[in-house]
Amino acid sequence: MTNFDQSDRSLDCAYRTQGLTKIYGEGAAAVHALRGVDLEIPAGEIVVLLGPSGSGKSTLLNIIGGLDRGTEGTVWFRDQELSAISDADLTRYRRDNVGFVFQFYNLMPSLTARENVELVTEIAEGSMESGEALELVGLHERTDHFPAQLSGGEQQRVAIARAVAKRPKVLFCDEPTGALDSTTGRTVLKVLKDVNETLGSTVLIVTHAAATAGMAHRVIHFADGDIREIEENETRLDPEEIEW
Ligand SMILES: Nc1ncnc2c1ncn2[C@@H]1O[C@H](COP(=O)(O)OP(=O)(O)OP(=O)(O)O)[C@@H](O)[C@H]1O
Repeated sequence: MTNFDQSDRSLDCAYRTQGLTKIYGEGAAAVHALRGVDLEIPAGEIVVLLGPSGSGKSTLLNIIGGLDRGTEGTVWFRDQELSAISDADLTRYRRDNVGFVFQFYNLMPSLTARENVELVTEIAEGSMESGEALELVGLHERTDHFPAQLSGGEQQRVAIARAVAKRPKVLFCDEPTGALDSTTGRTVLKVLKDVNETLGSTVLIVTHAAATAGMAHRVIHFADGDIREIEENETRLDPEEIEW
């Protein structure tokens, strides 16, 4: 597999939001989860989103990932205005462009690693073979194991293989190392870095593990429903060097 040319990575914008707000509930019970977020995420980057619990990180991820909609404001994915398209088109956007990785893997317990990945490869056009996806995450020797026969880190790598098998333009990861010890977590972060470099996917990671920021091209600090600061890392840490 040829590596994606990293010099291309900031040529275009993966996401742009303007005045993005999200209000859950109404009246006295209303929760302002996002308060007018203006954001640009260049394509091909690893972006880490940090911030206190309840600051709106998952809400933002869910909206730009097409799982939910904002209350006001605009959201663009490349030249497509996600905030203006129909539910059917939003589903199509998600299916064609986006992979998700969550804290608790969400694997089917009765299916092997390979079968879990095939859930995607059999329906998504242009996807890789399940074996290739499992090789990308270093699990080609454990393809016939069931989730219960795999460690937490291995299960997360199967979940990543499933998410990347369709070569998504964007990979969203919500607390991908949240259930893992630091050694296993580093292996998973290394896989995310490989996916970014090999497929050129933009990788967005929401995490409480602040040290993860060291491997990002860009770090977005979130607080109280809005961006507080954006840092660009001049030098990036290798996942093996990350301690938490
Ligand atoms: N479906 C919902 N209904 C009502 N309020 C919600 C809903 N989802 C989130 N919220 C509220 O919106 C705010 C932002 O939540 P969000 O999950 O985006 O924060 P977060 O930064 O991802 O937090 P954490 O780090 O704990 O996951 C919180 O006050 C939360 O309670």
